[in-house]
Amino acid sequence: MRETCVQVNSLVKRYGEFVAVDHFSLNVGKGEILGLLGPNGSGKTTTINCILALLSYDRGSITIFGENMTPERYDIKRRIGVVPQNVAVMDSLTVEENIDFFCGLYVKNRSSRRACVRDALAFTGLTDYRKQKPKKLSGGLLRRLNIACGIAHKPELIFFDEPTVAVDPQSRNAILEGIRKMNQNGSTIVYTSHYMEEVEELCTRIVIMDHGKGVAEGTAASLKAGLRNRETIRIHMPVRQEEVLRAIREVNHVYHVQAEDEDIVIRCDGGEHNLVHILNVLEEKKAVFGRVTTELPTLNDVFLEITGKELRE
Ligand SMILES: Nc1ncnc2c1ncn2[C@@H]1O[C@H](COP(=O)(O)OP(=O)(O)OP(=O)(O)O)[C@@H](O)[C@H]1O
Repeated sequence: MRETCVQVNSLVKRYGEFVAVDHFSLNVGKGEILGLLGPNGSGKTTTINCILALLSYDRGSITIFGENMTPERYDIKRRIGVVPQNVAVMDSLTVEENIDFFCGLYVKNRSSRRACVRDALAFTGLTDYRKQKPKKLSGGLLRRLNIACGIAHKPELIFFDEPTVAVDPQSRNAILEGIRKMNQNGSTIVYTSHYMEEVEELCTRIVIMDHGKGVAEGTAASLKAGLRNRETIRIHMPVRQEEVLRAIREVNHVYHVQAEDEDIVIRCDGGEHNLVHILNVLEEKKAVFGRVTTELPTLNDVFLEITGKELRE
């Protein structure tokens, strides 16, 4: 069995009457990229902040590297990197000075720190920008600076809280690739996001949260294997014909047909030639339709089957 890095047992965090985290448990093994996936407001950031002892909590217990985490445990903190959701850098310092400042909280030796800063600049592709002030950076570069500040001290365990929100695709890919490399270099990663594609692409294991609770856990493949949904077919059909929908509902393996804007969405629970059978129905009924797409189950389907609502925004 893997060595445990983070253990959260039945965590409860209330804001007044409101329960933001509701008996949530989590186990992060050494070497994992653990994805914490959930819609906005599901309690991901609150959970991370409780783990990091940035927030007090009402019930439950949390250990990191087998030890109780408290605000004063600098010995644990120096082994952890945090890349917060909101960019937290100092405008008056250059890129390089910012990284040096945050790294200096944990690495006191000057020459070791210089090497750490140099590595973090190279790692995040910011070497050419090292003399610039944050205000001059694009959104994507600023996010990369946020990451460089969080990881320069070469932590064993790194928390990324939605690091790709509002970044351009190029920076997003660079960020995901960087996280993969950090993991290959030995860091354990906890990655929170509401982007299911990202989590699926990056994470070795996924925990899904909703309303402060853990609702599912597993690899992307194991989560999807338990689904009734095997295929989703989407057909652009601005003029809806009830007779056509009725006929589609009769097709073998079709278990759910629903209108979404100008599309109809058809869910199938098996079968190999669902699209062919459905297109035959459309032809038979002389239906007017446009673009047709078919997709295999996604984490959105997992979320939908468990909670009855879409994870997708
Ligand atoms: N300081 C606070 N006071 C009151 N309610 C709060 C506070 N911070 C968070 N909440 C509420 O707790 C719930 C969980 O918030 P949290 O930020 O942990 O969710 P999240 O899953 O990280 O969402 P997001 O993806 O938007 O960051 C939300 O309903 C939020 O409004």
